[in-house]
Amino acid sequence: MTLQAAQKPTDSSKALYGGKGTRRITVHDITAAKERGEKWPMLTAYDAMIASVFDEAGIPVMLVGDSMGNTHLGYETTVPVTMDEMTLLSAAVVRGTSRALVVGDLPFGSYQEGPVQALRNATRLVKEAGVGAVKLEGGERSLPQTELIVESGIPVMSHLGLTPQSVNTMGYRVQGRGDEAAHRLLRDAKAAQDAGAFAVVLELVPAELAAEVTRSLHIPTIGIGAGPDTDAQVLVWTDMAGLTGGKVPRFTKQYADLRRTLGDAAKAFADDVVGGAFPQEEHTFH
Ligand SMILES: Nc1nc(=O)c2c([nH]1)NC[C@@H]1CN(c3ccc(C(=O)N[C@@H](CCC(=O)O)C(=O)O)cc3)CN21
Ligand SMILES: CC(C)C(=O)C(=O)O
Ligand SMILES: [Mg+2]
Repeated sequence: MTLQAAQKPTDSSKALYGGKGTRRITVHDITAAKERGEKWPMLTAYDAMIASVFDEAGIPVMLVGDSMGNTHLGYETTVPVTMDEMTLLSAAVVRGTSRALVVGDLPFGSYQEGPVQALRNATRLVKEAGVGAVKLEGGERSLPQTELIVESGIPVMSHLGLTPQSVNTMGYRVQGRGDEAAHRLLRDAKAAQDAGAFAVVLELVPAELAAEVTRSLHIPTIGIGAGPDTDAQVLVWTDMAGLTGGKVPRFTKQYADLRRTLGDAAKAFADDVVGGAFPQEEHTFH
């Protein structure tokens, strides 16, 4: 941060979270937040109803993650997710929001062939779903893709560290441990920034390394299992709300117990039906 920026009084009305703005947030607003030293939250969303809840709560950036593959579509991993699935759910999230910047994940197989394929699929998410930006996994290996998409006018969010689309080669392990791996990650982050990415997700990396990457970049870092010193934090919404079935990653904090709440509601309804307590007169037409 420049001395001048540091001395400027903070204008809290501009804040990404808790600010007064009602127009849709842009990638320029995201960049400005880093200059103000402001931390911000991001959540995944996969449909219009939930997206509208988070939009009303003031969540400034929503990611239509390919994590929909395991959270909503019943796949074991994100690997099978298709462009058709991403486009359908991204369009729903855009329709459910009026303020949040909506970022669409490019799914596995939609950009690995090269920059032309990547641009075609990024363009599809912009034109058919209306997303404001796309995200793709990989640093140096995805540079030609990032450059062409950004040059064509679509903002790109990069995703480094644990990249779940590579689960079949890397597994779900902490990334960037040890000097060589740490240097490689720092190099990837700088390469993504140089290629024009507006932000970088750091997934499952040591906090010390995430802090160093955050200090080294002028674009914001968004951590998930990357410690407290990234510019932003992201969680899969069903994890943080206690709705995901089975095991959730240790980096998740659970802010609600929706799985229990919804299960209890379903049982209460079922008991009323079986016992004849529902419907009553007020639910009935004559
Ligand atoms: N529901 C959900 N939440 C997520 O955070 C998430 C998804 N799905 N799908 C896509 C990826 C996959 N992610 C994962 C998956 C597994 C671990 C995991 O098992 N982590 C171990 C730590 C491993 C280690 O210590 O090296 C853990 O115990 O949390 C982490 C992130 C994150 N993403
Ligand atoms: C975990 C986040 C960063 C993601 O890529 C997803 O939800 O798909
Ligand atoms: Mg993803």
